[in-house]
Amino acid sequence: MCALGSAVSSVAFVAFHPAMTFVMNADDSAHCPPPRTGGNLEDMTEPSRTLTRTPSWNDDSDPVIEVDELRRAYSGGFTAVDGVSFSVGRGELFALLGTNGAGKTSTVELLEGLARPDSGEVRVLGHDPYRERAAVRPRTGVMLQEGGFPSDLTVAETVRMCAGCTSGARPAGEALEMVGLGRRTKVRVKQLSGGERRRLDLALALLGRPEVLFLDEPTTGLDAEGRRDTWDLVRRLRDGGTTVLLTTHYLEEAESLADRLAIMHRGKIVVSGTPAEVTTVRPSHIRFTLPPHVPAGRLPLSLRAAADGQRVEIRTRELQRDLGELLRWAEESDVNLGALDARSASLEEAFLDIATEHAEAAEAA
Ligand SMILES: Nc1ncnc2c1ncn2[C@@H]1O[C@H](COP(=O)(O)OP(=O)(O)OP(=O)(O)O)[C@@H](O)[C@H]1O
Repeated sequence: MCALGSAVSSVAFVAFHPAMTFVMNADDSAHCPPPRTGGNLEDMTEPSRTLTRTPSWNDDSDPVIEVDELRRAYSGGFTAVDGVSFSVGRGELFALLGTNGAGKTSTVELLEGLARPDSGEVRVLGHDPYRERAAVRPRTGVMLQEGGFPSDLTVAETVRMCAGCTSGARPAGEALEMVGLGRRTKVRVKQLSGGERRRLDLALALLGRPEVLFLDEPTTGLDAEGRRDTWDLVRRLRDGGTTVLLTTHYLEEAESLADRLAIMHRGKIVVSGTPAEVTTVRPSHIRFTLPPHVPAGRLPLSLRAAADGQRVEIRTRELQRDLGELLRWAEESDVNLGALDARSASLEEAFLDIATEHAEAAEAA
């Protein structure tokens, strides 16, 4: 049994931090070193043990995550995941998006092996993550939406405890440096800010040098700088070959990081593709302000309806054509367009459109 010091047993820690159910399990006990207590960060930065992994289960072109017609219903009969299918390739970053309650966490928990689907199939690294946990768990890192740590331990003690229960763990100091907590090792967990706790959660997920990383809203509570730092780290991990499944409510985050994404609504995937594929089918925007002496009635006929007083906002699927027409008119009419802005739909706009469309369709049904 793995434990830190005299007070904290692994059972207690599992209760505090559900992610640790992945590494602290009866069949992991053989890998757990004796408990270590006290000490400082230097104590923890011993050379990493060589990671011995079983050879890859397949070649690099096979999906690392495969989900087929997944269904999950909660007691009472509510179906939270309703026929979800997707796959994620090696070294790919896949983002699962959706409104509150869409079913993202319910889906990710099935991939993490925390629950068994009612029907459908999940494969992670070629294995069923629920029934073959021992094969999958050591190769995955999990950052749950809400972690939870024994609050009286320091950051260093918390990481050391997890490292002691993780095969081939990276040095704790390295994991903490990666997430920007290198200077916070002696601080008690209860004294960390919300954003720092998220970073600690991420450090724990990275300890086992995972091939597959599940990140459930990893930057919630982080300030802008912390979010950018986390994005850079996730990009580096992905570029190094780690497969990442991310859920987030920050659409800029998904747009910036995701190779592909899926948007869920009421348990189903309603749109999927690369960020560009999802946004290019949505209308683009042209916005500008007319000078006070130029009435909207002077605009080209096809653009007039978009005017609201001097402020004009055009939604168009023909950005180049309409922008060209507008600029030609402005040139010929000697009109200076104020605050001119022309751009394709952002992922946020696409997401809001899709959410509204599906909510309206559900109400009409
Ligand atoms: N244990 C449970 N028992 C019953 N219903 C549940 C349970 N857990 C989640 N649900 C319901 O399942 C639906 C999907 O929840 P889930 O947490 O998967 O959504 P989500 O997309 O992750 O939402 P959020 O973005 O708010 O985290 C919600 O309606 C939720 O209330």
